[in-house]
This record gives sequence, C-alpha cells and structure tokens, in this order.
Amino acid sequence: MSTAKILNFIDGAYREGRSWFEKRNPCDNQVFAAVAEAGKDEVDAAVAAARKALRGPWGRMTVHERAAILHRVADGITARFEEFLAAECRDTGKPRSLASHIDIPRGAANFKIFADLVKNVPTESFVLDTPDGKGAVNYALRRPKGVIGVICPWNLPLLLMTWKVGPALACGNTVVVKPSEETPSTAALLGEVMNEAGVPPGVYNVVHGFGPDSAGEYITSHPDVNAVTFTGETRTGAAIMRAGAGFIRPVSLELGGKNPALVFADADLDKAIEGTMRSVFANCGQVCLGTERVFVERPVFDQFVERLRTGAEGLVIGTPDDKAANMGPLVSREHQSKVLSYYQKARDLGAAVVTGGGTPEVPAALAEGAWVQPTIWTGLGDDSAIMREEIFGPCCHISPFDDEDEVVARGNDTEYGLCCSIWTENASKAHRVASQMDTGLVWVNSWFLRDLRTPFGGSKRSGIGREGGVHSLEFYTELSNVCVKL
Ligand SMILES: NC(=O)c1ccc[n+]([C@@H]2O[C@H](COP(=O)([O-])OP(=O)(O)OC[C@H]3O[C@@H](n4cnc5c(N)ncnc54)[C@H](O)[C@@H]3O)[C@@H](O)[C@H]2O)c1
Ligand SMILES: O=C/C=C/C=C(\O)C(=O)O
Repeated sequence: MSTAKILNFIDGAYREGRSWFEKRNPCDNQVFAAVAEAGKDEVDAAVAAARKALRGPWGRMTVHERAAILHRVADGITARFEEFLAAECRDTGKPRSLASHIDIPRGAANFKIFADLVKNVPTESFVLDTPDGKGAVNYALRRPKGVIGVICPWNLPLLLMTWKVGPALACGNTVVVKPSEETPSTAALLGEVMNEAGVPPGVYNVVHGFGPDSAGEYITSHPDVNAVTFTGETRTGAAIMRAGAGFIRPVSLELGGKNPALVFADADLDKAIEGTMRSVFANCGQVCLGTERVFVERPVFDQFVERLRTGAEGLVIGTPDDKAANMGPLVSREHQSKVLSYYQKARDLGAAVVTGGGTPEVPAALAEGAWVQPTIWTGLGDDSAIMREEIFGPCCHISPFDDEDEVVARGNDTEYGLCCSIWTENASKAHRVASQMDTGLVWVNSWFLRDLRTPFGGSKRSGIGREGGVHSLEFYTELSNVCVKL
C-alpha cells in the first residue's frame, strides 16, 4: 500500500514542499503518511497569497457576504464529518466517541459563532462638544489586522485551529496556518472545504512543518505577517514573542497549565468524581485545561482517592475504532517518553502510586504505540516537580487540605494560571473562592463547559490575551477612531 501524502495548501491549491516527513499512527507507531514540509519558499508564497487576497474579493466583501461563506464552511465540515473524524482520530489516536462529541462539532461551531457575532457587535461612538461650541462625532471602525499567522498544537487539532481561524476570517483577515507536525491532516482537509464553500484563494493557507528552522519559525519571523496567534507550550510562546518583538507584532498566546481542582467536603462527590475523571483523563490527559493537581478537603480525602482510583482502573484503553474504549494513546512515542519520565520521577520522589504508573498491556499489534496507564499519586509536597511542571498526560496528584484560605493559596501556588475547578454545594463559598483564583478561567461544579462568547485564556505564564466572543474580535481587528468635526 502506498503511503498517503498530506500537502500544503497555498493560494487555493495543494502543493508539495522542500522535503517530506513521516506521520506515524500513535496506536502502533506505523508510518501512514508523508507530509510535505514547507520551506521558506512555500511560507513566502503563502504569506504573499494571503496578502494579495486581502486586496481581492475577500477584502471587498460585505460582512454579511463573508459571514454567509463561513456558514458554508461550517456546513462543509458537518457534511464531511466522517472524513474529519477519521483524519483526526488517525493523527491523534483519540477515541471516536470523544472526537465526534468535541473536536469535529466544535470545528464547525467555531465558524458559525464568529460569523454571527461579527454581524452584531457594535463599535463605540462619542459626541464631543468642542471649545467653539460646535460638535464633533467620534466613531471607531473595526478593520482587519491583515495576514494572521496561526500556530497550532496537536491535542485538539481542528478545534484549536478553527478557534482562531473562525474569528480571524470573520473579521476579514487572511491566515497562514501551521498545524502541529503531529497532526497535519484536518487542517489540510479543511482546504478542500474552503474551496467548496467559495472562500477565495489565498484567504486560508496551510503550511506544514516544525518550529525552529522550519515553517513555524518562517511564519513568526516573516516581516509581512501582521499578528501571530499561538496555542502551545509556554516555552514556545516565549520564542514566538521574541520573534515578533522586532516587528512590534501583536501576539495572542494560549499556553500551558498546571490546573488545580479544589474539592470541598460539602461537594456532591458523584459530580466531583465524574468531573475530575474527565478533567484528568479525557484525551489521555492532553488538554491544556486538564487537572494535574487535585486538593481534597480532609474529611472526604480517602473516599475521593478511592473513588477516583476505581474510576481510573475502569477506563478502557484502546484504538479509536474500539467502541468500548474511552482512552487512547498519547500523541507520540516522544511524548510517551516525557510522560513516563514523570512517572519515574514521581516514584523517585517517594510518591504513593495509587494506581498506574507505567504502560498498560496491549495486544501485540499495538505494542509500539504510545500507551500509558492512567495514574494517580498522593504523598508529595507542593514543591515537587510533579506538582509544579506540566506533564500533559493522564495523571494527577491528590493532596489533602484543611481550610479554605489554605487551599486558595496552594491552588494559586504555581507559575501557571489557566483554569481551576471548584467543587462545593455552598454557593457563597464557590463565589468567594472563584474570585480569589489567579486563573483566567474558573469552573464551579463543572469542567470544560464552554460558552464560546465568554473570555477564554490564561493569566501568569498560561498566556497573554483573551479570545472568545468580542475578545477575539479585539485581537483580530484594528480599531481606527474617526473624529469628524461637525
Ligand atoms: N492555553 C490553551 O488554550 C492551550 C490549548 C491547547 C494546548 N495548550 C498547550 O500546548 C502544549 C501542547 O502542545 P504542543 O506540544 O503541540 O506545543 P508546542 O509548543 O510544542 O507546539 C505548538 C506549535 O508550535 C510550533 N513551534 C514549536 N516551536 C516553534 C518556534 N520556535 N517557532 C514557531 N513555531 C514553533 C510547533 O511546530 C507546533 O505547531 C501544552 O503545553 C498545552 O498546555 C494550551
Ligand atoms: O487543550 C486546550 C483546550 C482549549 C480549549 C479551547 O480553546 C476552547 O474550548 O475554545
């Protein structure tokens, strides 16, 4: 069987690149596709096509025309749901049940919400009394920023890419997308949908490759890119800021986390266990919003640990097509090594391994896959590496706590600030604690419950800026104030 080819998408057409790299299936580590790596020439061509498209029909369209096209893009994703689902699951190994509920529907929703929003959001206007007794009127115009570089991670590939491309296009920009080298397929497939929906050539471009000395760096150091929006690791975010500094280029950064769950003794434990099971283990723990530090009030600590252990041991590990499976592999052998190194480190530090801590038994055909066991630890101090560094695997450490002020301080004791979950049936306590958390996002008695109109993003080293609703419009447009003397 010949290996499939995944191509760059530039100026409305698929193109090869400067070389090829292998894409492996995380379930068995077998190569199933060759991906065209974009070199400088391809990135230059993509940026030039994006610049030209701003001056073409795309730039002259009314907001309503643009919004109608983006609705067709969303409908195009839905019409080809099975293809997107298969591509996403093949790249990541995630269960079909997960991708069909989260990744692919959100891919479509991300276009619809911003297409609708952009038609309805007002800008400011003020009337000024001038010293000569006459008036002036000020109003703000929302104009596209231009060519947006979109650099994406591998954990929720279509969801996180369209979360940026949807609003960027709704605002009239053009984009050059660099999907993660681990997950090139759905971004490439979206090119076909763009063409079918009538998106003019050059508006949506995809270049494949890596970060340094590859497509990622060529985008972030390109002088003709007007803004860069990035989701990924904090360290990479810092490199992207540095690359844009000389250009005074705006960046929007959605970065890593070390998110706490605070479980109070008055919580509905059924709900807290169900939510924590998802926040620790969903997507094999590869969610930026995932919980890696769980703090449980002492009276329910033992019970909580026991119930989470039972839940973790009940997870069924398997391939995307295994209908019984609710946990897939990690994205790659490389990431497996990183996560397993933390499993080792936890043991070295003297953690009590409640469950897991290694690799699961899998059928021989899957032996080379990036499988790890769901893992729970207790017994480590807040200063240990396990409590401070983002692991990005299906694992958490559970610590007991004794009072509210203590758990707020410990929850906030991290350089990250993406999200937290609070579990309590006491509404006053929930609001009081929520207002003290140094995180961009707080969920009470829930996790990853998303309303796409709300501000989304992290504080501290978890990011810069907010996206979602009007906040996305703020980033993807330039406001020009027009002052007219009457
Ligand atoms: N805050 C959020 O919303 C959010 C969402 C998802 C993932 N994440 C974070 O993403 C990380 C996992 O994703 P990842 O491993 O793909 O992240 P990563 O930072 O390794 O890679 C992300 C992207 O950046 C590219 N890249 C790497 N170095 C670059 C450079 N120097 N210049 C330009 N591009 C470069 C990569 O090729 C990839 O496309 C975790 O830290 C997770 O917390 C955050
Ligand atoms: O892995 C990180 C998940 C991020 C989710 C979103 O950006 C979103 O739901 O819009």
